[in-house]
Amino acid sequence: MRLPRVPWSEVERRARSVSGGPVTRAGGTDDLTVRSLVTDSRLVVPGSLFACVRGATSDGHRHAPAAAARGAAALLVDRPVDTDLPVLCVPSVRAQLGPLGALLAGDPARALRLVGVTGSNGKTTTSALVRGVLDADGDCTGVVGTLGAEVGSRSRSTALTTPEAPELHEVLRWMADAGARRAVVEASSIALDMGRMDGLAFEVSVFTGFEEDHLDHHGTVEQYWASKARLFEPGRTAAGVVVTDDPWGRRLADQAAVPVTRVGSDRDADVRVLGWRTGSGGTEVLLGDDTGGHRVHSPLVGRVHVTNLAAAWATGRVLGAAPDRIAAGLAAVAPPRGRNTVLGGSGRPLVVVDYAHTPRALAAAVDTARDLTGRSGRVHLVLGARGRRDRYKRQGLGGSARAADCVWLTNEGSHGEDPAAIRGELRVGLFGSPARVREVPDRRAAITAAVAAAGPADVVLVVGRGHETRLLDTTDPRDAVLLDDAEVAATALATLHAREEDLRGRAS
Ligand SMILES: CC(=O)N[C@H]1[C@@H](OP(=O)(O)OP(=O)(O)OC[C@H]2O[C@@H](n3ccc(=O)[nH]c3=O)[C@H](O)[C@@H]2O)O[C@H](CO)[C@@H](O)[C@@H]1O[C@H](C)C(=O)N[C@@H](C)C(=O)N[C@H](CCC(=O)O)C(=O)O
Ligand SMILES: Nc1ncnc2c1ncn2[C@@H]1O[C@H](COP(=O)(O)OP(=O)(O)OP(=O)(O)O)[C@@H](O)[C@H]1O
Repeated sequence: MRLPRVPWSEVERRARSVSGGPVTRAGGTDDLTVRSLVTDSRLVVPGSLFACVRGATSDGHRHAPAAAARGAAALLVDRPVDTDLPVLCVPSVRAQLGPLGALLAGDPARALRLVGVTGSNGKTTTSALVRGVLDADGDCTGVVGTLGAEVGSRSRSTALTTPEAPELHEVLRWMADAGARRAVVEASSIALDMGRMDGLAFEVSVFTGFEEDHLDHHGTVEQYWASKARLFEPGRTAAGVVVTDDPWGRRLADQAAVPVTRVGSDRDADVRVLGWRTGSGGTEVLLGDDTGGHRVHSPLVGRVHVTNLAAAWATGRVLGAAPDRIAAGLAAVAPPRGRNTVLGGSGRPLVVVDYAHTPRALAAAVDTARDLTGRSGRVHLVLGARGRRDRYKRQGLGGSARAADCVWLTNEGSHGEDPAAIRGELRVGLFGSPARVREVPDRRAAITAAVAAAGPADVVLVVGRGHETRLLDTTDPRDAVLLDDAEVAATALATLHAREEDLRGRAS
């Protein structure tokens, strides 16, 4: 993807147009051009404009020499630096990342109709569903979120669920160049809080539901909720689709200053869930809206997807898609990687690999696993918790685990914390529970042991980071081991099958 070369004078003009204070330019002739906005000196390429961002652990200004050594053409700063490079000094570098990121990516958002998706759980799934609906309605649609970015059959990795603004605009440029006319953007609360999406205008924004999360960053539940509510401010979005099955959603729908389509089981919902059922073959939802009743099928497994499907339906309707196109789109969306991935069966235990990492999501996942046993088998839960994050959730996760029959406590990447202490905090929530608790620190061994211990009617539920369990048991990122839980589970099932075949062979 070739990014445009932008004249230095144009960069200065855009910076002045959005700056709330003085902008000073030093150096740089009128024929100077720059061709990408980069916030990490280690990613600078010749011709880049390096943005010196002050962060919580480092200050980009200190990395200006490294950026210059890698061929940066100019610097964007908000305090003086000693350099021979052309410099643009603004009141806040972070505030310029969106406007200048857009400029240096050729303002791709001007060519795309945007949908934003936020919520404590369900962002990735609902984003995939909305994309499926819009693709089925004939509009090539890109999606960017925790799983990276996709458009058509192409994909690319991204650094964060919602990338920093320069990367986000480059991803939107990549989508537009690939023929996309729409894009679905997962909007994390942290990204909204840090302004990564400032300057983007969304046709519709979706709120999937709320449960306290990321309090390490936001401090309080109110602050966390307020960051998500920012996505629904006029000027940032034209319309909202809000799941109102929880009080935080109802509060958002009540206070939003843009038109809101309410979704859920409430009698006053605009898109109302009239009934549903879910099982290993997928989920069926009966919805009622102003066009009547609609039966929607999806391969997604689990009751949590009922409102995700209803929200995606509502989003399609707000954007003018016909009911039959929406239903076809929803039926075609496979579970995103690591979310309710179902393996096994046919005489072997079912294994469900899921990304549940909050107490409410885990409770729902265990409930779904119980349903999948046909209420006759046992639920084995493989559970860990990531180190250095959201310690307050661990007791709650242990509490949700009480509904399982056997809990296999394991590591999910301690990031320098004591793994045994993490498992101990999970165990607190399990105190007094009838569930049998086993500790198997090695994650691969824990998944394998749970599959080996499971009977043919049992379900093994493996939760955590789904497709990307990063086992970082030191503070050095180079020591991280990336584990795909589904791959480990598939190997364990194959071993089980081979052993059964061997036993059958000996018995005959
Ligand atoms: C809390 C948070 O979001 N932190 C982000 C923030 O880090 P920071 O402010 O500490 O930055 P820093 O490390 O001090 O570095 C300051 C600047 O110096 C630059 N730098 C640093 C080192 C160097 O050698 N050269 C260099 O230029 C950095 O690129 C940065 O621009 O800026 C960094 C650079 O852009 C991000 O990588 C970092 O995300 C960290 C890795 C992170 O884990 N973020 C998570 C919490 C996050 O954003 N998660 C959300 C939600 C996910 C969910 O819903 O589950 C997401 O959207 O992914
Ligand atoms: N609407 C929902 N309500 C509660 N739990 C949900 C919902 N949708 C999905 N889940 C559960 O939460 C897990 C994570 O869902 P998903 O990855 O779609 O959203 P997310 O956590 O918001 O995305 P991410 O954090 O990756 O950006 C799923 O694997 C499922 O167990």
